[in-house]
Amino acid sequence: MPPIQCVACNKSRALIIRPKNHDKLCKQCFIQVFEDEIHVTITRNHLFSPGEKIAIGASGGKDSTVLAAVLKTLNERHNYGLDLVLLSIDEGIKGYRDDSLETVKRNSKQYDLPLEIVGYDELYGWTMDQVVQQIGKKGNCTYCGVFRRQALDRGAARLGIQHVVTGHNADDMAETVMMNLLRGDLARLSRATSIVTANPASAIKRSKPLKYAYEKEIVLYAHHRNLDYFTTECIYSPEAFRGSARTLIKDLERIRPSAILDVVRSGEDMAALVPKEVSNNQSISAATEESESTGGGCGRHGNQNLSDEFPNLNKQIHDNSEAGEREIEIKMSDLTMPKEKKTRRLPKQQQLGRCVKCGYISSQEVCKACKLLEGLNSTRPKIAISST
Ligand SMILES: Nc1ncnc2c1ncn2[C@@H]1O[C@H](COP(=O)(O)OP(=O)(O)OP(=O)(O)O)[C@@H](O)[C@H]1O
Repeated sequence: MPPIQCVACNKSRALIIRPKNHDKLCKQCFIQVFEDEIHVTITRNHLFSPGEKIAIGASGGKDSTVLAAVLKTLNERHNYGLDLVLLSIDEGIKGYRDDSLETVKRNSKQYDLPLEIVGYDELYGWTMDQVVQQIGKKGNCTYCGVFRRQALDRGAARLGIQHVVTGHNADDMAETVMMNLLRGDLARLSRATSIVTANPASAIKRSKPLKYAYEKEIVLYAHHRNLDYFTTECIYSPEAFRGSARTLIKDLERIRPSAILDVVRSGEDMAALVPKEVSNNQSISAATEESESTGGGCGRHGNQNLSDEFPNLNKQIHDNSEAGEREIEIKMSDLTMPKEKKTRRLPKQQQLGRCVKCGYISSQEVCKACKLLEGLNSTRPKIAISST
């Protein structure tokens, strides 16, 4: 059988079947098409302006490594005029983050981009290893997510940067749409689908240039460009419900490759129908909760109703984790519940302010991170240097 030709250039031999649409492409054309599509996402959504300083949330994983490589390439090719910096958060997870940070350090040299590392240890006085030692593995993602959102903001502020980009991809987006749909959570659905999250009260804007890029294509791109990235999963990340949503999306993708983008687009369309009272509330949450309940194992398991009190909070996190594991159960009583009982009340309109403890944007007097820290610190033995 003669070799199949690339459908884009009609010259070279096709080596890649694009996961997104099954087009047969040569290596060069695949790389070009992948980069062009991200360029289109950036320009259509007016993500950047000339001279802007951008912090790339760099975890060392495939998504953020590809994001950094593509942004560097497009910035030079299309003269975006961006000042790019890698920003890494060191959560303090031995055997995971310390290794992935080594990858980011190499990336910094390979792409000739400056790197800033901000640690939970210096910001909060706790590493995630210590948090897990204290509270156990269940619910630890909630702490990590809340801390990371603030850490990215604080890292960016330290660098005088007002725009952070993250490597959330189309699969992450589709999973999140599906999860919020299954939970009936319109507020989060709307927040999760937007490519940019910004709030007038917050100086830091977030965006996701890889929002329409398939995970499989990100891996192919990284492979064909020989990018140096880290593949190990976080040693503390369980999340049963997201795992189920992921499996569902992957199964759909197998039958119909466009399913991922279809779910993302449907999420966008549904988000546009969300009533104003709800979406006004979301814009506030977006500033405080960020990561848009989106993508990738962390920062997206945020508990919506963190209680003021640590014991309650801790219990709630544990209960929710356990509930998450039971989420496949379908009870007949749920199905036969009278209509009025099922009606959701709209969330109360929140007022944005600043945390009285740390000054971070918060709709509460004390922000989520400080509440979590209060609880953690109250369990820590007081150490004092003896005067004798
Ligand atoms: N420790 C970190 N430091 C800086 N940015 C991070 C960190 N962890 C996550 N991010 C940002 O959030 C995005 C989504 O993170 P997530 O944990 O979902 O990882 P992921 O989907 O495996 O992405 P990646 O492949 O980049 O690790 C990442 O692509 C990255 O931009």
